[in-house]
Amino acid sequence: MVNAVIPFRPVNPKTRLSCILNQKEREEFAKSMLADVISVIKSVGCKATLLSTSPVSMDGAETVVKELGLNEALNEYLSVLTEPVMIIMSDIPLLTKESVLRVISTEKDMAIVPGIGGGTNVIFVKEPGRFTADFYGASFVDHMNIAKRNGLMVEVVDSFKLSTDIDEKEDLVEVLLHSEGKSKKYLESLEISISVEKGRVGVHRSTHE
Ligand SMILES: Nc1nc2c(ncn2[C@@H]2O[C@H](COP(=O)(O)OP(=O)(O)OP(=O)(O)O)[C@@H](O)[C@H]2O)c(=O)[nH]1
Ligand SMILES: C[C@H](OP(=O)(O)O)C(=O)O
Repeated sequence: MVNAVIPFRPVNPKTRLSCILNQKEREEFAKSMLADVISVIKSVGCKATLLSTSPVSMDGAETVVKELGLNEALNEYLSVLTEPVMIIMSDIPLLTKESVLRVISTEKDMAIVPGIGGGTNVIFVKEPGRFTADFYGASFVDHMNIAKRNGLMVEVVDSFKLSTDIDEKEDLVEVLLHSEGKSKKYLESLEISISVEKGRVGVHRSTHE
């Protein structure tokens, strides 16, 4: 069984969404996206492990608490693993069963899904001891270089659903248009909806303090 590790920072997350959500709402929204991710991970038969900066309880997942930054927490966690692992971000609520199955069925040593804008959204590695995480900045390039240096053959998975991470206000459009999960329902409960201005699709909130 593939262990899916989901790094998570539950307190004051998604600060780039502060222009449209207050802290409590960002915390709720981050948990809604996480719930959507866990639900798909479970549906493909993976084990879900939250690697969280503080205690958090989510249905269907075990929590490991490490008060460390993203890379520090992941690399400490990976260093003792011997079974295949999938690192998957908590902010990709468009994910589908089919897209995750494509990642974990790679015939290469590992699979990487880039995030829009230079980051990395999913990494699957059959031998975790041969890989280290280096998130932030242009992490897609960094992860490809780490794989090359360690002699690992990589499949780069081309998936709109997995490459769409929700970081900024404009990204909420994708949740409203392409998701049917809890994160979409949460945005709708805040009266956030699609708006079209001068031909561009954006989001509009009718109630914001
Ligand atoms: N374990 C751990 N996970 C983190 C940490 N910071 C972010 N994450 C998780 O890493 C993934 C990518 O995070 P980002 O897109 O940078 O999200 P964020 O830090 O909540 O967002 P911003 O505040 O807008 O930068 C998400 O799954 C986060 O929950 C951290 O310090 N430790
Ligand atoms: C963690 C970071 O996420 P972003 O800030 O690009 O969403 C990355 O993918 O390297």
